[in-house]
Amino acid sequence: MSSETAVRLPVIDFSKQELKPGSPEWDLVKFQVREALEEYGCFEALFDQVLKLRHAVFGAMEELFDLPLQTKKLYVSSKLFRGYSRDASGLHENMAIDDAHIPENIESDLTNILWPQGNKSFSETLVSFTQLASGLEKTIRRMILETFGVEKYVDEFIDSTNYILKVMKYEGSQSSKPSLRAHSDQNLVTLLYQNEVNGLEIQNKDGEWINVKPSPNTFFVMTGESLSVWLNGGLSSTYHRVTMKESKARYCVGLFATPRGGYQVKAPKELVDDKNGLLFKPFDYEEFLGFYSIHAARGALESGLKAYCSV
Ligand SMILES: O=C(O)CCC(=O)C(=O)O
Ligand SMILES: [Fe+2]
Repeated sequence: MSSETAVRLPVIDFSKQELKPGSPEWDLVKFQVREALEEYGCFEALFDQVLKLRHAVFGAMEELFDLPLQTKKLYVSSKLFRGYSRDASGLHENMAIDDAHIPENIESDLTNILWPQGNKSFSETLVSFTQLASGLEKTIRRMILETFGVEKYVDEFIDSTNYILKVMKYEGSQSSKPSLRAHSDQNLVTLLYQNEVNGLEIQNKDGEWINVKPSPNTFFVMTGESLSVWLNGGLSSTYHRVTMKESKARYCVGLFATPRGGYQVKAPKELVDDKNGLLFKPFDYEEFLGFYSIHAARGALESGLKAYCSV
């Protein structure tokens, strides 16, 4: 179905100071998270702390994408799906930074390449944003694991995370063709933070496309295929796409929590029993990306993680 539905996704409040593991507030929020993920595979996380960075984040992104194309192309990476890329139309471009939670990486891998004379405020903005967003991601992941009764794995799981920061620009356009084709994310958890221009759409269980309209103080949060595999089939990921409807450019910054290369993603034994056998073979995310890049380039996006590692 292609109809558009005006539904407000669940909005869950993470702004409260007293949100500490074990508190009554925490337990309330974690069940809201679980419920939203069961129903939609995503939700909006209210996080007022991000407001103080909003102006600087989108200022930095405009500064970056306004650089000449030949400068942006200097940002290359030996790793798949990192570095600078631009679609065939030139209307969508993005830059993905590996291990962005390590502050020196932003400075040395990105800023110093694009601005050899340095750009301190650019680095500081991206570092602060990544710290804030990765802290929120850890809270959300801890809550999810608690609702599955496997919280004892939280530290090991989080220590094996690579945080990829991706900054994206979509030129304004009123074409009905999606600017980013429908897909589900293959990583663990994705947090998106955008400017005032909407365009993200998610597909609900009935196949209807729902417009996502985040507020300036909310992150859009969704779970990906790797988390579903780790949970032995728990929490399906959400199919989503971007369709531009306005003439203004859309800027969006995403933090993609991804399993670190070398870490074997495997469901904990507590989630596997005689009734619920192991559904997926253990896999290494970076090895999977090699497979995915070939299939995704051919347009076979359904050949995702579950096709790769199903038992
Ligand atoms: O721009 C957006 O809101 C979505 C981006 C996205 O889905 C992705 O990069 O995987
Ligand atoms: Fe996505």
